[in-house]
Amino acid sequence: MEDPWQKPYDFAVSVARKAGAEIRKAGESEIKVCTKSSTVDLVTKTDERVEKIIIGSLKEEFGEGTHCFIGEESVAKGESCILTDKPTWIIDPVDGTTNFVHGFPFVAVSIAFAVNKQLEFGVIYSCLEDKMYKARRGKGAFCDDEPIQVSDVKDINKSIIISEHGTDRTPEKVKKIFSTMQKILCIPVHGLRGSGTAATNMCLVATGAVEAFFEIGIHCWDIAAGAVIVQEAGGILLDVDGGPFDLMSRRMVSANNDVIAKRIIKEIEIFPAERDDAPVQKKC
Ligand SMILES: Nc1ncnc2c1ncn2[C@@H]1O[C@H](CO)[C@@H](O)[C@H]1OP(=O)(O)O
Ligand SMILES: [Mg+2]
Repeated sequence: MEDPWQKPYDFAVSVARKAGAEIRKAGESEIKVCTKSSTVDLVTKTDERVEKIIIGSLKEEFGEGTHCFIGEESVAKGESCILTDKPTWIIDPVDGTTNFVHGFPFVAVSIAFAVNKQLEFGVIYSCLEDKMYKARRGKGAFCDDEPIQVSDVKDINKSIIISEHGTDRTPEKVKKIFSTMQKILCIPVHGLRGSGTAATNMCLVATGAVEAFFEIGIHCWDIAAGAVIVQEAGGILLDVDGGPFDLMSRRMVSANNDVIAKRIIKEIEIFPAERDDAPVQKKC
């Protein structure tokens, strides 16, 4: 039977590369910064322009009627963030906007594709490093066409764990985030890290550079492509309470195996985050 998703997959890789080149070029000139939900939730004209380029290219190739689009900047402007059974592209044009603004060298384009609410493939282009990560469901994960595999470490004392601080600086939330990090650090683990982009963090899990990445507050566009890449590299995804991973829940633990994941979960202090598909938004 003909493989219906090979063409969209290949196209996503070329669009991600094109978008990454735009981001690199934009980083050479002065970057005008605006804010979204808080004074530390940054957005630039590049985020908006690159999302338009990506969605425009995909619509031109695959038609507007049959495919749906969930993009970070489109949702910020009031578009739907409901995942339906239709073929749906989930896009973060610039993951790591704060890094981009500051010239911190980890910025990624993240493009995922879901059908019947199941993720079929994910493409992450770490554009400043020029590394292309990609995975299709059931077909393995790759970085620059080389197969990648999660680490085989099962001893938490021999692990590196990634998390981020997010953009919500409510003192109670920050306290919980730091308390969790303190507890994990003191297990002890070899180290705590954070690249500033969820997409890149998940690629680091997938290549075995770190054992796990967890966060509360991330959005579906930050992790959708990474979810396929981590799983296809042999890793697992769970909710921060140990239950099944839910793409729209804004909570996730991605890890090399369930021993590491469950050990981290024991230490996570959970705080509420409104779901991406909370009912205020309209349907696709
Ligand atoms: N409110 C939030 N809390 C936590 N992480 C968030 C967040 N909003 C965005 N992120 C994403 O999480 C990572 C850093 O915490 C980045 O990938 C960032 O994506 P962004 O750069 O596309 O905004
Ligand atoms: Mg993002």
